[in-house]
Amino acid sequence: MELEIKNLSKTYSNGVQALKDVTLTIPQGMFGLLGPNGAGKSSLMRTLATLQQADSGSVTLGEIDILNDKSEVRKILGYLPQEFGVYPKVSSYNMLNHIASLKGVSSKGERKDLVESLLTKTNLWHVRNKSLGTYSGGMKQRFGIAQALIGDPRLIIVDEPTAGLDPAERVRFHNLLSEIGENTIVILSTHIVEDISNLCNNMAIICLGEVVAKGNPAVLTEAVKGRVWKKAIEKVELESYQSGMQVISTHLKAGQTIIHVLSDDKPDASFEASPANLEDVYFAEITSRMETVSA
Ligand SMILES: Nc1ncnc2c1ncn2[C@@H]1O[C@H](COP(=O)(O)OP(=O)(O)OP(=O)(O)O)[C@@H](O)[C@H]1O
Repeated sequence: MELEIKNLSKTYSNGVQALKDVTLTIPQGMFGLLGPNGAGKSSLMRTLATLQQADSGSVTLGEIDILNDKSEVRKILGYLPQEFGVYPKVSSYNMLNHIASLKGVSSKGERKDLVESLLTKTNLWHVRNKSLGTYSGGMKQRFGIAQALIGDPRLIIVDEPTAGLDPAERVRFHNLLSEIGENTIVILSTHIVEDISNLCNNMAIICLGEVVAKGNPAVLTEAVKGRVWKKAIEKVELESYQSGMQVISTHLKAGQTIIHVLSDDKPDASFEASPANLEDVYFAEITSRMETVSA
């Protein structure tokens, strides 16, 4: 079953057009939604999660009309928002038990089995009786996933889940998401390119409310292969390079400024070929668009 988003648009009352004619087909598995701050990722996520209205367009998941059958959507949806508040004094066991009860798991025995399996799956069993307020960032995110999984959802939305997690927690969280993505649609919204290349078979890049690229990360990367060139420059030279060629990104490496340039041919002998990666695709798509806005 696929999630079909067609011509979705949204303008807030302050005039900001957060979504412009967004059309995407999202199959089962992990789908990455990548974009800079303010791109419209959360606006899209909140719309899919029935938390806000779109102005126009349609979204369907099989028979379900996501924009209009709100109660149906909530039965099949698991949502981990960007800001996930927890009740600090309640234990994860009691909280999951409570949420399961609210979501309609009325049998006590069934609830016990469900809560125990979720705590095991998210690796929180050993801290099940500790209050949520004492959890680390990673534990809180895993608890967020545990609550999102209640009700056996077919669509799971996670909004920037790894911000603030240390590397070990991030890996653990990724493994958990991949496992879930084996038989569900999981939409992962992030501005961390590496998260997408590590996890997702399908993705879209969104910028200023528009989908600017979509497809398989490896295929998208293939399209810039052989066209990325790099060079170490002095920081003061950056502006002149930017005015003369398409500088897609600037990195500081061991005190040096390294630029990546997109060009069909080697810009000059001082540049060397750089192996293309998803970050190059991302910057190639967003840099010129963002410059137009900030100019
Ligand atoms: N409730 C709102 N009212 C007015 N403008 C809003 C509202 N929510 C978001 N925006 C604006 O809409 C645009 C898209 O915001 P959104 O939060 O969807 O982006 P995002 O890609 O999730 O960004 P971030 O990564 O920073 O969370 C931004 O310009 C933002 O300022």
